[in-house]
Amino acid sequence: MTRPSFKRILLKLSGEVLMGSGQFGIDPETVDRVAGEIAAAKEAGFELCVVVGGGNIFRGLAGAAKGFDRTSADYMGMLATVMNALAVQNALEKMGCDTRVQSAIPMASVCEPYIRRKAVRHMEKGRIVIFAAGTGNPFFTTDTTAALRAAEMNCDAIFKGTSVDGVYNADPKKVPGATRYDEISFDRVLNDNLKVMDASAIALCRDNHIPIVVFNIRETGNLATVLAGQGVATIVQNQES
Ligand SMILES: Nc1ncnc2c1ncn2[C@@H]1O[C@H](COP(=O)(O)OP(=O)(O)OP(=O)(O)O)[C@@H](O)[C@H]1O
Ligand SMILES: O=c1ccn([C@@H]2O[C@H](COP(=O)(O)O)[C@@H](O)[C@H]2O)c(=O)[nH]1
Repeated sequence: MTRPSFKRILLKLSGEVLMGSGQFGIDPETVDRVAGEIAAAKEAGFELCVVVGGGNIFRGLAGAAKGFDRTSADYMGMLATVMNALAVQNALEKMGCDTRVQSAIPMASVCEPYIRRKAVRHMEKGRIVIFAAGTGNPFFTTDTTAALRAAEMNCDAIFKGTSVDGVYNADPKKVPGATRYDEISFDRVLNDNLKVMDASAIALCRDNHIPIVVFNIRETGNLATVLAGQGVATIVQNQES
């Protein structure tokens, strides 16, 4: 199946992917490889902004399950995304890309605060804007952040680069016979309670007509392939054809 091609893209970069083959933290080689693919996409003419997850370092729900207060755990998760954002920025700048990190939790000595109009201006000037600290609010995720920022930045689509190659009828890491969709509607993802992204992110994208392409970013070269509308991925959109 060929998918449409899009021009202004929000890339949701899984935190978990940044740990490479490790079990925790940031693997510099993986960050460099992913940054190289982002730089190449920029060079190819795509307008890009990035939301980085934090699952390689800390997830609020996991922290709460171990006894942390949920809101504190979520703030810890958001701070984890700032570390990832700085790592990606560093790798991109080594490659000569002009970037800005904007954090939803202001930390003036580290990066810019999130200011939508400034972010738009950065993109107009050809900079890659990396959004850190999620929405700045506990009880959300970076998937919802991606949906929110994509709407705010007028993006044509979200590309969710993760560790699975699309949306399945059940979690493929838990159900070996699960089958992958080439395309699926937002409503079906919600009705079937498919967990590849959280429901608030799906609903926000549905209501703002922002398609989501879910693809495996662990596979080298895959970002260019899926941006070209090719390769293995699932597109989530309003209508199933
Ligand atoms: N129906 C489904 N189809 C595909 N993946 C699913 C499904 N249900 C659950 N998943 C799981 O969703 C995960 C991807 O989303 P998740 O939010 O956990 O991570 P992420 O956003 O990629 O990264 P992180 O939270 O580390 O930043 C996959 O690893 C997969 O196991
Ligand atoms: O708006 C947000 C975004 C994220 N969080 C917390 O950060 C972690 C890491 O994000 P992932 O999306 O899981 O990669 C998340 O588990 C939340 O605890 C948040 O509170 N608000």
